[in-house]
Amino acid sequence: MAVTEILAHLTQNNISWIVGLIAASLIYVYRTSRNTKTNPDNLPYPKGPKGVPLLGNALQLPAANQWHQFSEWAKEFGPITGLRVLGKNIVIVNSFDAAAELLNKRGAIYSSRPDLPLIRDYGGWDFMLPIVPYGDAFLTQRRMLHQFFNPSATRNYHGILTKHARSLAHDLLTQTQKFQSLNRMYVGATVMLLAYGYEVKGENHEWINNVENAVRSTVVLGTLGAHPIDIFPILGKLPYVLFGTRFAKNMANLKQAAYDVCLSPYYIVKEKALKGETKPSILTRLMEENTLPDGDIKDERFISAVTAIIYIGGADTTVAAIDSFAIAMMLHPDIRRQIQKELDTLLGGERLPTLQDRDSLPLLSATIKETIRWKPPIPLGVPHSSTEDDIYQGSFIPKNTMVIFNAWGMCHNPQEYPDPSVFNPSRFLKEIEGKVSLRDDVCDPEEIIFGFGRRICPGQDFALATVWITAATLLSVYDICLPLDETGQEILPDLNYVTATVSHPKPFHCRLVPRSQRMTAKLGEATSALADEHLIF
Ligand code: HEM
Repeated sequence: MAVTEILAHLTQNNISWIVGLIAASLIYVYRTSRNTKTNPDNLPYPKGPKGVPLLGNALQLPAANQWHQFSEWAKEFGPITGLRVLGKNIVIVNSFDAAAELLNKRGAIYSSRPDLPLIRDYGGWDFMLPIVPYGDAFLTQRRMLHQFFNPSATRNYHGILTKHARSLAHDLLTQTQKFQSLNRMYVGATVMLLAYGYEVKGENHEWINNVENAVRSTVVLGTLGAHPIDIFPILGKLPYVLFGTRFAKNMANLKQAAYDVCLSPYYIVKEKALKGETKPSILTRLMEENTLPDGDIKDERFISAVTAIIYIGGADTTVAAIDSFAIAMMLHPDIRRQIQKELDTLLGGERLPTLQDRDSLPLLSATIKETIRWKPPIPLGVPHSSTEDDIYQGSFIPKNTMVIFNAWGMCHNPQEYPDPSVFNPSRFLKEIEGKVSLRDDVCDPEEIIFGFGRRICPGQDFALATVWITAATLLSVYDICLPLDETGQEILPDLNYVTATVSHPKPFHCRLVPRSQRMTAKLGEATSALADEHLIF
């Protein structure tokens, strides 16, 4: 999106800046001519910062952490901000009410995705639901995901989630330095087991590595939508080396990664399933349901896509939320102790928590809400695209506008969340006659950070259950403390997260201090007792 990236693409290989600027002008004219002219009342475009000719607001967009700038503009321009970048219309939605009105209520026209021909058509990633435009492929994949991740289906996975949370806590007894990598491994292991019936036993699993490589192969291409091929799709027919040898290599990697992550595991599991050598999984269930009388499988491409996206969409985000929870606990020992008191009162030091305890532990639930509000894993969500012209509060939003919701901005709105940068779970709690419970008059960040409307995250119940049981289990067993340096001083984590689409803490360590021998002994018993029969598809 940043024009500097577009120009960088254009100017690599010694093409001069002048040529770059001519190309930018052409892009502008092309895009402007594509914008619809169906604004009979000549209503204004949503207010926004004044840009410059041709480039529009491109030079005003920071390269990183754009949500801060968007939130500043929101103070001046209100709930929605209109931008133009090389003639492309972009509307930033800053308030929850505007998002609820446009993306939820008017979901029929705000549920597509911006065109990304580079990755989708030329890179072989047409299967990836978060970039699939509204239409049959979208609806079929959403239906498939809903079948396995609706709230009632998600309860079938509580057993395995609990088991993996306990295994994580158990492994940390001896590998306390590996909090982040073990967290990533167990989140990955859960989704691989559900999606493919595949057991991930170590931190270096080939399939998980393939997904990590795949995600990296999209990231090295720069901001999605910024490449000249995204702007003039016809350019994708040219030899890629014209854009530089590195780019040609990146495109080859991108295609290979798409295969490794989507079709390769599908074919492996299919072959094993035909020989009766697999565990039941979402993939085997979808294959059974779609087997035709002649033995062929209908919608194979969609089935392979859906199973691939469970890891791609679900792992990184959930890992980031759990990491942020651990950081919050290290920084706020007072809050950690209060949650442990709540846990101990319920569990009596006699048993480990389960997901059935959720309603009985309001402070823990409030702390998880506060964690995802404080550090939303996808600060700018995933952009939507409008498929019809629309009017909002007197402003005209043309068809094909990219609509970005500023989840971070909504979660840091001081009207809704006073002192938004302060980590304060009690903002979600009330106490009546000594009984503490969750407030229902404060906007629930769960309604923001998973997106909106027909594109809302299909895995949200599953993600929240994963974060909750991991947090509850870890705090039952450990004090999560700041690590100490050689002189005994506490080492603070860096709170400037690294953000591609997902926002992650930088590498950090925590000091896990077991709370009682009794509870750690329970971990050992529990990990062997809870078996995989809990998985029902
Ligand atoms: C804390 C964890 C998670 C967060 C914060 C998160 C957040 C999001 C957000 C913001 C979107 C875009 C919504 C929109 O466009 O309005 C999204 C989409 C998506 N998420 Fe999640 N997600 C999480 C976990 C998961 C899990 C566990 C799965 C696995 C099933 C998943 C699968 C997806 C898919 C497939 C999409 C694309 C939906 C579409 O384009 O129609 N996510 N997620």
